[in-house]
Amino acid sequence: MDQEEQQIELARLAETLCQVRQQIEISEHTSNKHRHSLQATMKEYWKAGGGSSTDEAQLIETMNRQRALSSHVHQTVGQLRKMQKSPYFGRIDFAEADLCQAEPIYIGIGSLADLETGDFLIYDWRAPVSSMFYDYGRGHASYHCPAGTIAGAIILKRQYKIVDGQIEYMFDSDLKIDDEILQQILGKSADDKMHTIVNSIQREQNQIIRDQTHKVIFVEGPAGSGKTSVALHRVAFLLYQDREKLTAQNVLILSPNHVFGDYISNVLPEIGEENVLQMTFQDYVSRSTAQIPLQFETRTVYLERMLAANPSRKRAANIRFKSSSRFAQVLTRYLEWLASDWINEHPALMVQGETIFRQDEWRHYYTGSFCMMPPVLRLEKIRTILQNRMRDLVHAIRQEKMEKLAASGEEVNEKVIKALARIQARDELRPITDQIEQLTTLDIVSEFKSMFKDDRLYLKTGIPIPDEWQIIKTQTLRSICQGLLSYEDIAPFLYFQGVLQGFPVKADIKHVVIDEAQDYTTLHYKILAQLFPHSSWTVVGDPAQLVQPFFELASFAEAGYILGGEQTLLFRLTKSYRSTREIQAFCQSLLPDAKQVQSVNRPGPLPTITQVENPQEMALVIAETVQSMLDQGWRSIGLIAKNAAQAMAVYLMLGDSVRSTLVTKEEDDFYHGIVIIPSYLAKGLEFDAVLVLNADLVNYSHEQDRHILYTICTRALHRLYLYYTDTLSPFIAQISKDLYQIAKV
Ligand SMILES: Nc1ncnc2c1ncn2[C@@H]1O[C@H](COP(=O)(O)OP(=O)(O)OP(=O)(O)O)[C@@H](O)[C@H]1O
Repeated sequence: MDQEEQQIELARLAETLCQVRQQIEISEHTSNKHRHSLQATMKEYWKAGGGSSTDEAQLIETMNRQRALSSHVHQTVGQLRKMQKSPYFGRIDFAEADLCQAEPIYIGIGSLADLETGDFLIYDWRAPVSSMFYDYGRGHASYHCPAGTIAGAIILKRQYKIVDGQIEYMFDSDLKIDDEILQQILGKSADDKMHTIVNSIQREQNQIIRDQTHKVIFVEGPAGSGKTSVALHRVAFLLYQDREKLTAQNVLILSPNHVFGDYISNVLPEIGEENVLQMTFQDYVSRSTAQIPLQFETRTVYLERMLAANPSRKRAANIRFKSSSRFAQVLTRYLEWLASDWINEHPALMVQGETIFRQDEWRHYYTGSFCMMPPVLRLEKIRTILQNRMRDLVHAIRQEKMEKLAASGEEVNEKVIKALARIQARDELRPITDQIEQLTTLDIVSEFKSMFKDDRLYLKTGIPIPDEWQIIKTQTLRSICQGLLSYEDIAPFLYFQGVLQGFPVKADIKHVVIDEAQDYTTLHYKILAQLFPHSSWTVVGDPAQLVQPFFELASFAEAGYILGGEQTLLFRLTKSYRSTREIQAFCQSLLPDAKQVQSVNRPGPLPTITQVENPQEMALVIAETVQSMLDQGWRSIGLIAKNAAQAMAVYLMLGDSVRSTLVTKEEDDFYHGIVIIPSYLAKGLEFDAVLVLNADLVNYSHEQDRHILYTICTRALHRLYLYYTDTLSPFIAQISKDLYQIAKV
């Protein structure tokens, strides 16, 4: 770029910043005005206390409007302040096919129009025209907008790094945002929170972010391929596209735990959007089971049990079965039976030799008139009908009792006679009232339990009994009889409860993001589809990162179908961005059937494996490595153990030699610096350096451990160290020795 061109760019930046400053002033002035009006209305509201309810309602309505306006302007000011530091990061000069003049299009985190002319000085990265920045180099290009497809040519493509209003660098590039830039972005030390990738979104990622034609987008990609980043940027895109209909309150992120939720909480605010709602599946479990007289095993307790050495094989069989789509199928069939033919077992109801409810009436109401309601509500309706039919009968019996009591002459007080007649009639009718109560009550816990008694689940569905059924039913019944519902039974129970009682539908949620999709089973997806029936979905995951032992994950194609039927797009990302070339090659080799993954080709040292004599020596070596990492300028260091018990042991062993934070609870925040953390809480996160604790035969030898080891190692951006005593994990021992180096103690 020549001197003259550089001067033009500097002048353009100065002009843009001047506009930004002016607009900040105007917006602040407006913001003050809104604040004062709001304060005035509030004063009026308090003064008018006791006035008519119409006035009060009017004032509340005014305050709400003023509050909304004020918060909108506040958000605008926040966005402009960000733009004051870095107004744009890209430019394309685009000439439409039938126009000879190319128009420069500057691209930033938000749009900015000239106050006088109304011309766009900056285009929001989500604007249709901006998509060309991510999709094309110089040459032919096109973009879609409401008017159709606009084609033409990109004459110039320029990228900038502007920090605190100063250009740090700018250069022209022929290609898409290429590896050199990525290497620079990714070579830096990780921050305490995840960041936006808005200035280097890749073409394959851009396609996912901007898709508007599918109800469900399912993204599968290797570790570090940007799945979480893409999902969050897609949310920002959808919020921009559909501002009228979609707000942050209509979008929900289902994250694996609060540690992860905290880690990603910066991305949307960084690009000027409000944070959307966040929930974990555990939150839903807690809310739905408050009234259920059972204790629900938490995910952490399950993980700690099954990640320990020698987990119970019987329990493993139970987990495999309950998480399978085979079980989802038989459970669904059983629920269909409960909602239909189950009622055929209900008898006719007789009182004093007279039929008050014929047997066919059960079916008539249950599967006919009330069939649109969940079974529990249908039975409540039938109970009301029965109570109405009983009313005349109860009245007649009371009358008869009163007459008898009066005739006997034992009692003369009319009030007492009435009360006695009521009691006698109630006692006489108790068998039938009890029967009605029992026949019109569906107790969720005992119905759930009874599926596992006497092979009922299979007898009623006609599906062949599986091999391990004896173990499975004994495991289930024993646990429920002890008042505990095992973790693997929670999703089946919630689905069972939801179908029978009705799901607490969240109609205002219009888009749901599911991260770590490999954690969910078929039944989880069936529950989610019921909870959010008006939602579109972005679901991202990596089957290779399955860290829940013995769980059978739902196939993404099946899950997509449950959520969106035919309107589902399954997308595969193929490039990984997080780790250095060497770490990525090492991690890929841990998976025998790994798909080919491209990398950014960022070089770094080979992963280092160290054998130590005992845990004490491991603590000493770790302390030295951590210090050396800090000396080299790496700021985030993850010491990752298989489970929380091991993380705690290392934490205690390290004592004061390393100033670290132990993170072992799902509700914890994400801490920056040196973190000791179990595998299942580390997934989704990333660290400059990862130290894998106890990478030995005891911890990592079963097939399921392979995925845990892979997940842990893929958390590393720049440095990877593995420690073991006795025998190295066979998953590492089997890979090429060229992929790592061995350190001597
Ligand atoms: N286009 C991009 N430009 C720059 N950095 C990127 C890009 N895409 C992804 N990254 C970076 O790569 C890292 C991994 O991204 P992210 O966590 O979104 O991947 P993921 O696929 O969800 O990973 P995992 O499945 O391993 O948790 C992050 O540091 C992210 O900022």
